[in-house]
Amino acid sequence: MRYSALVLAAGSGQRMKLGYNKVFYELENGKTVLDQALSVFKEDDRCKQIVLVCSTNDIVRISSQYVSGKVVVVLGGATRQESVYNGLKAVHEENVLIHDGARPWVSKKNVDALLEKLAEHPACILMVPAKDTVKVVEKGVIKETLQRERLWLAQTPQAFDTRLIISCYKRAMDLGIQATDDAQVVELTCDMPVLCVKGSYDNIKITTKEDLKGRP
Ligand SMILES: Nc1ccn([C@@H]2O[C@H](COP(=O)(O)OP(=O)(O)OP(=O)(O)O)[C@@H](O)[C@H]2O)c(=O)n1
Ligand SMILES: C[C@](O)(CO)[C@H](O)COP(=O)(O)O
Repeated sequence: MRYSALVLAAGSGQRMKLGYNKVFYELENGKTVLDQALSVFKEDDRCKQIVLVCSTNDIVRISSQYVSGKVVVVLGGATRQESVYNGLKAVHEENVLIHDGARPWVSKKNVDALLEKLAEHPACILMVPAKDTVKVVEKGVIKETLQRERLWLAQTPQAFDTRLIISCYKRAMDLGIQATDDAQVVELTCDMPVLCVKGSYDNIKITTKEDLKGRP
C-alpha cells in the first residue's frame, strides 16, 4: 500500500528546556531526532511523499536540509492540531500516516503493522498497553483508579484514509473541537471506529530530558 507520511516538527519543545526545538537534538548515533524520525519513511518505497511540517522559525533550516523529490515542507500552526490540518492540505496519496517528528524510534515493523490494518480499515493507530496503574486525581486527591486492562497509550504514526481524516479535521476546526491526537479528532467528529495496532514501548515521544537517557 502506497502512502504519504505527514511528519510534525513545528513545535517549540518547551518541556525539553533545551532552548531550541527538540527535533534538532543530536542523538548518540549522530542523527538529530528529526533525521531519525524521518529515516523509516525515507527508506520505504511505499512512502511516495513526506509532508514535513515546520514553524516559521525553522523553515529555512528545514527546507535547505530536507526538501527533495519526496519531501515537501509546509508551515505548521500554533497547535499540533493546526499543524496537522495544514499538512493534510498538501498530502496527495490516498492514505496518510501522521507521525510526531519527536518520535525518532518508529520502526519498519511498526509501519508494516499499521499498513496491514489500514488495508482493512480506514483508521488505525499504534498503541501500547499501560504498564502502570492510572488514577484520576483532583486537587491532589485520588478520585478513581482506572481499570488497567482497558488502558492503552496512543503513539504515532496514526494512519488514515486521507479523505476521511481531512473531513474529520475540517469538521473539528469548524466546530472548535480541540484534540490531542488525530484519533480523537475522528472520535469526536464522526462514527468511524479507530482501531488499535500494538506498537513498541521504545517508540517514545521525546518530551522531557529524561526521555533521552540510555538511547542509541
Ligand atoms: N504547534 C505544533 C506543536 C507540536 N508539533 C509537533 O507535534 C509533535 C508532538 O508535540 P510535542 O511533543 O508537544 O512537541 P512540542 O509542542 O514541541 O513540545 P512542548 O509541548 O514541550 O513545547 C512534535 O513533533 C512537535 O514538533 C507541531 O508540529 N506543531
Ligand atoms: C499524538 C500523541 O503523540 C499521542 O500520544 C500525543 O497526544 C502528542 O501530545 P503532545 O502534547 O502534542 O506532545
